[in-house]
Amino acid sequence: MSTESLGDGSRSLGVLAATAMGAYLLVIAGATTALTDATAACSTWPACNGGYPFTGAAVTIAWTHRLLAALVGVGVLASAVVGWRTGSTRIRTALGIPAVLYPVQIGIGAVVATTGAPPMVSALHLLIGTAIFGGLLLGLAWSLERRFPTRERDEPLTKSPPTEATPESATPRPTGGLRATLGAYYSLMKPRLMWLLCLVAAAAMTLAAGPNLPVVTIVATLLGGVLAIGASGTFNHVLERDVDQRMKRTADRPLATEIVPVSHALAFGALLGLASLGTFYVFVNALAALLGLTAIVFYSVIYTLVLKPNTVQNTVIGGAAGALPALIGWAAATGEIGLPALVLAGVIFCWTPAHFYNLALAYKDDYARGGFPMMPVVRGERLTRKHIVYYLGATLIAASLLAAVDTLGWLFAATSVVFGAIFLREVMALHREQTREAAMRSFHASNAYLGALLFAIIVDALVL
Ligand code: HEM
Ligand SMILES: CC(C)=CCC/C(C)=C/CC/C(C)=C/COP(=O)(O)OP(=O)(O)O
Repeated sequence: MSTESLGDGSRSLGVLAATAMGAYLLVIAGATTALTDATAACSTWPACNGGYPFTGAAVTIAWTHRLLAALVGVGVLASAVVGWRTGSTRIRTALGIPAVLYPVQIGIGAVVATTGAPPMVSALHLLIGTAIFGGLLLGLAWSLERRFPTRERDEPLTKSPPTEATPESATPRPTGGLRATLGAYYSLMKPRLMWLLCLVAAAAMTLAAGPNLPVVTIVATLLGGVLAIGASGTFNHVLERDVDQRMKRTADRPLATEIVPVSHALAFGALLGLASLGTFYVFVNALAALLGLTAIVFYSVIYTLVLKPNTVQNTVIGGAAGALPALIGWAAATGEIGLPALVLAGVIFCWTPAHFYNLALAYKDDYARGGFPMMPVVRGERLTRKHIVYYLGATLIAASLLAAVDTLGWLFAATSVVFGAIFLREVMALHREQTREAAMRSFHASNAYLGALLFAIIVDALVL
C-alpha cells in the first residue's frame, strides 16, 4: 500500500492498514482447509518438525503462517505506539486491545499446533484473531476520521424540499423508433446490476453442489434471476418516475422522459415477473420461486416505497434483498436453505452499504434534491466515509466466516485479502481526496472485490 503520497501522518495510517490486512490474512488463512491440513503436518512449535527444510506444501504453509504471525506481531506493536501517540482515548483503546490479545493468541496458536487443534481451541484462535483485526480496523477508521476531517460543510441536512432539475445529459425527449424503444425497455430491467447478482446465485449453487448440478437447473436459475431483476427494476422505475425527473442522474430514464407509458411498463414488469416465477417453479423448484417472489416484492415495494424515502437505514435493510440470490442459488441446488448460503448472504448484506455509500457520496446533492434520506444527506459525509470502513471490515469478517463453514481454500483466501486490500486502499484515498472521482473509484473497487470473491468461490469449488 503506497504511503508516500499520503502526506504528514500517512506513514502511520499505512502501518495500521498493512497490519490490519496482515491480521486478516492470518484469520482467513486460519479458517481455510489449507491451513487445517498444514497444522496436521507440523505438530511442533515454534519451529516446524525441527526446523528446515520446508518439506512439502503443507509444512511450507504452516511455516508461512508462523513467520507472518511474527511480522504482524511487530505491526501490532507499532500500531499500539501509533495509537498511543494520538492521545485519543478510543484510538488508544482500539489499537491497545490487539497488543494485549496478541500474546494470548500466540499461546493459543502453540496449543493448536501441538495438540492437533481441538475444535473449541481452534474456534477461540479464530475468534481472537477476528477481535485483533477488528481492533486494528476500528483504530484505522477513527484515525482516518481524525486525519482527514471533511473539508466542506458537513452539517446534517434536513430532508430538503425537492426542486426542479435539468437532466445531466440534457437529453432531448426521444421521438421513438424501434431501436430507441427496445433500448428503453432494456434499460428498465437495470441490466448493469445483473452480472454481479447472477454471480452471487452461481457461487451459491456451486458451493451447494460443486460440479454435480444439471445444466438445466443452472440455466433456469440464472434466467429466472435475470427476469426477477428485470421485473423489480421495471417496477422501481414506475414507482420513482416523478422523483427520477428531479434528479440529474436519473432524469433521462424512460419513464421520466415518458418514452415508455406507465401502463406499458407495468405490463412489461408483470410479464417479466410471471416469466421469472414460472421459470423458477417449472424448471427449478417451489422454494426458489418463493424466494424469487420475495426478492421482487422486497426490492419493488419494501425497499423502493417504504425504506428508500423514509429511513437513513434504507441501504442497510435493503441489502437483505440483494442477499436473497445467495439463498435462491442454494435452494435451486438443494431444495432447502443451508448454513453456507446464509453466511454468503451475510457477506452480501455487509458489503451492500460499503458498495452503495460511495455512490451516495458521489450523488449526495442529487439525492438531497430528490428528497431521499441517504446517509451522507442526513448524517453527513464524515460519518458515511467512516461507515464504509466499518462495513468493509464486516464484509471481510463475513468472508472469513464463509471459509470457516465451508471447505474453501487458498484461492478464496488470497482473493479476499488482495481485493480487500485494493478496496481498502481506495476507501483510504476517498478519505484523503473527498472527491466524486475518488468515491467512484471506491465504488468500482467494491464491485471488483465482490466479483472476484464470487469468481474465486466458483473456481475453488469446481476446480481446486
Ligand atoms: C440497497 C441495496 C443497493 C443499492 C441502494 C444499490 C445502488 C446502486 C446504484 C444506485 C447503482 C447505479 C445504478 C445505475 O446507475 O443504473 C448501482 C450499481 C450497481 N450495483 Fe448496486 N445497490 C445495491 C445493492 C446491490 C447488490 C446486492 C448488488 C449485487 C450483488 C449490486 C450490484 C451493482 C452493480 C453490478 C452495479 C453496476 C456497476 C456499474 O455500472 O459499474 N448492488 N447500485
Ligand atoms: C433477484 C432479485 C430481484 C434481486 C434484487 C436484488 C436487489 C434488491 C438488488 C439491489 C439493487 C438496487 C437496490 C439497486 C439500485 O438502487 P436504487 O433503485 O435505489 O437506485 P436508483 O437510485 O438508480 O433508482
